[in-house]
Amino acid sequence: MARRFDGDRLLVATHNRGKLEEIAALLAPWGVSVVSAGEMGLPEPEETEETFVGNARIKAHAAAQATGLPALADDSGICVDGLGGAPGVHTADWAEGPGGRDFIRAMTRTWEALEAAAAPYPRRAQFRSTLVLAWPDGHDEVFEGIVGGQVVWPMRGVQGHGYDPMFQPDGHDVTFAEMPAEEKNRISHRADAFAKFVAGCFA
Ligand SMILES: O=c1nc[nH]c2c1ncn2[C@H]1C[C@H](O)[C@@H](COP(=O)(O)OP(=O)(O)OP(=O)(O)O)O1
Ligand SMILES: [Mg+2]
Repeated sequence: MARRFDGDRLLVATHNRGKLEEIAALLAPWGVSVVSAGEMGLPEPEETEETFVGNARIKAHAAAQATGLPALADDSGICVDGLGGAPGVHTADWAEGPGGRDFIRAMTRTWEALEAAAAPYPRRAQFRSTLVLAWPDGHDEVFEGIVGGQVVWPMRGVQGHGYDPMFQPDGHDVTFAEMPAEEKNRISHRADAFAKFVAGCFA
């Protein structure tokens, strides 16, 4: 069943520009353009849940209620096996400090935690993305994506965003930050989640 969004423009409940660019690229082939909560001047709700789906629900429902439009949120993060799954839902928090978010700081913290936790630093990790599509009537749909890989140190590459320079996906010898955006968008956690979203919404 084809399902269309208002004017083929989907409200994406994010304030993260790197994420938004990826989402725009992942939806463009389906004729859907995006407008972000940031662009619409919507506030950034506090992410108080301890799960990806819980925080994605907070963001998606806040935007849907504020606008009366369906809204899609992505809550995501990197889960490092050697850290018991941390930073996980706190992935963005690990970038916070004086002067705001700094992902060099976040990646350094992650590596130092791994060094402190265990030798020889088991490097298995997963990037996860949970999408929630919230409707103004209060119901929602959930789609989850994952990509396995390992954390690498020192960080490598300058493309992408967030923790991309320290994550090397399985089957590749380059990090997300060393890949063209098109390649990351074929294999990433977000690509996996959006494949399910598209199948659920447009198939
Ligand atoms: O593909 C990715 N490549 C690198 N890093 C990534 C990726 N995907 C998520 N991440 C990291 C950075 C982000 O800051 C955090 C998610 O936190 P999360 O709360 O979902 O997003 P956010 O606060 O940056 O934007 P917003 O909540 O407005 O959508 O995980
Ligand atoms: Mg956030």
